[in-house]
Amino acid sequence: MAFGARLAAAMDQHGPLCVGIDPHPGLLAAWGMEDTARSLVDFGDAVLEASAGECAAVKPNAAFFERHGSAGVAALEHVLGRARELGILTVLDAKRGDIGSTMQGYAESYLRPGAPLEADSLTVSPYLGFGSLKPALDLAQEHGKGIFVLALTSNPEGPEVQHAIAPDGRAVAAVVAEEAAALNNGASPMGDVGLVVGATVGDAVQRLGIDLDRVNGPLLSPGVGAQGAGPAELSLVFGNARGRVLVNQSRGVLQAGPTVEKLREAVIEASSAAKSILR
Ligand SMILES: O=C(O)c1cc(=O)[nH]c(=O)n1[C@@H]1O[C@H](COP(=O)(O)O)[C@@H](O)[C@H]1O
Repeated sequence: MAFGARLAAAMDQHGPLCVGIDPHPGLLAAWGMEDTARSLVDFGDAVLEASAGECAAVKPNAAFFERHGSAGVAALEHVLGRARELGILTVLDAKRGDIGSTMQGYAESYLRPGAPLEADSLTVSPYLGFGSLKPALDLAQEHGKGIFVLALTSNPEGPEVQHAIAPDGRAVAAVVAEEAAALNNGASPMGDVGLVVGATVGDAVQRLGIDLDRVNGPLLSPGVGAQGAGPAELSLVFGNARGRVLVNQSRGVLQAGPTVEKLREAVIEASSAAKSILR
């Protein structure tokens, strides 16, 4: 089944929350864990157990695993595999982007069924040109996987690139959104090409003339919780596209650990808050 359909079904069943699996060194310390690759496995297992059945997806961030070299990458492999066993969709947050032929390598690494680091979807960066993403977009479509393209990121530095005006007068983020819309055109219930739009971007969507509803794909929104955004910000950013928003929370939930019980309470709270805003 196509990724857009699988994600829509998961969102219908479990709500719009995506739980980030971001084992920051500070969180490991707060959880009473050593900063080792072994801890990443335990951390990931705890988050998955706490999240099962209460979120549409989980988003492991590769950065916090790669810190530990090959053992950390093995821990990431474990987390992705365990999520698959539990039937939880994965967004691998690796923000990859390169020239097309190298992009093919990244696509094979994360989207090819049977690859050690296989995920259901991948975050990618379009700043080598949207067309450079084609190998990943093609492989994703072939195998029912999804792609989340950075459009308006949650960090304060994003606008210097994303709000810049392209030669044809459109903002860079608007170009990215329109490319995604073209690929998702006609898909039902939604397409496989998502955008990343931070909940912290204020009125940028309107100001840049972006029609998120027309994108017809999932909208991954980080920025809620630790980065300061809440219900009012989500409503402002997404308006009538809110039904396709997958709202990510990492630290906001993870700080409730280390017990699975407390984590689960935090997941349920974040999930019901997200449901009440986005439904
Ligand atoms: O692609 C992402 O997930 C992402 C894009 C973005 O614009 N901003 C952003 O914070 N993220 C990621 O979302 C997560 C946010 O974490 P918290 O701020 O702890 O909820 C981190 O894994 C970030 O790398």
